[in-house]
Amino acid sequence: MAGPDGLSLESVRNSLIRQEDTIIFSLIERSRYPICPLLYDDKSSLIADASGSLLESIVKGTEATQAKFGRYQSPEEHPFFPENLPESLVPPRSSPNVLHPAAASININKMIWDMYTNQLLQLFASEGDAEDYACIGVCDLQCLQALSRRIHYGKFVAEVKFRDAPEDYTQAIRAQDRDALMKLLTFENVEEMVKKRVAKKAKTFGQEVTLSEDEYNGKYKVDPAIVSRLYEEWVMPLTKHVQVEYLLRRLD
Ligand SMILES: O=C(O)C(=O)C[C@]1(C(=O)O)C=C[C@@H](O)C=C1
Repeated sequence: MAGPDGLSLESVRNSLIRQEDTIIFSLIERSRYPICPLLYDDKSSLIADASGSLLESIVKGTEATQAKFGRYQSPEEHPFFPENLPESLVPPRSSPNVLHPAAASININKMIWDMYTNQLLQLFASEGDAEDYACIGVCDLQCLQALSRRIHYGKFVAEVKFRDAPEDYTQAIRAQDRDALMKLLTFENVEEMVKKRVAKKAKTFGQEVTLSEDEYNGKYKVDPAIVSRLYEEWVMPLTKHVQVEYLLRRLD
């Protein structure tokens, strides 16, 4: 049932479903380019005097601009480089925060960055180099932000689950029992549906649209099996990790 703030299991699941579209489209965009290893190389000399990789510079610069315009005032958004971000120039949000204040201390973007740059990219981008560094870096930024938003949305999912069954969760939280929390919040049937749905969306969004009536039998822009695997091995486990971290602090 929805609380007075409109939060319900149905509403948070609908948001996760909508976010699948953003993730899949951003993967499709990134898959147009080769991996381009120089972008991720900490020691590349692509920009003089910069510390870290070119992607790091692109993300830091973009986050600084977005922070000024209030992006990180939203509890759904998490910066990859929270250190030294400028203050927001826009007034604070008036909407009440539905999450427990401890939510603000949870940011697993380092894990997401490592997973994306060291494992995911290699699965859906081809080997090779290109000089469109800015375009490719912006595609990476979009993938990273979409994945981060989805994974950290676990905080909202966990809040709803806690409100729906406070006694069950309170016991496990008081015992700080991660395994019990993981068991309580896991729905294997939902996970199966998610995997099937994202593969179907990758097929639908990733085909070449023509005016022919024939059934599509060409290549998809990103492999649907890889999108499904991305969800099974990384997106859902990390969303559950965020849920556990949030619940462990829910009674602080
Ligand atoms: O839908 C839920 O109940 C969630 O917690 C989200 C989610 C997911 O990441 O998609 C994670 C854990 C559940 O086992 C099922 C799905």
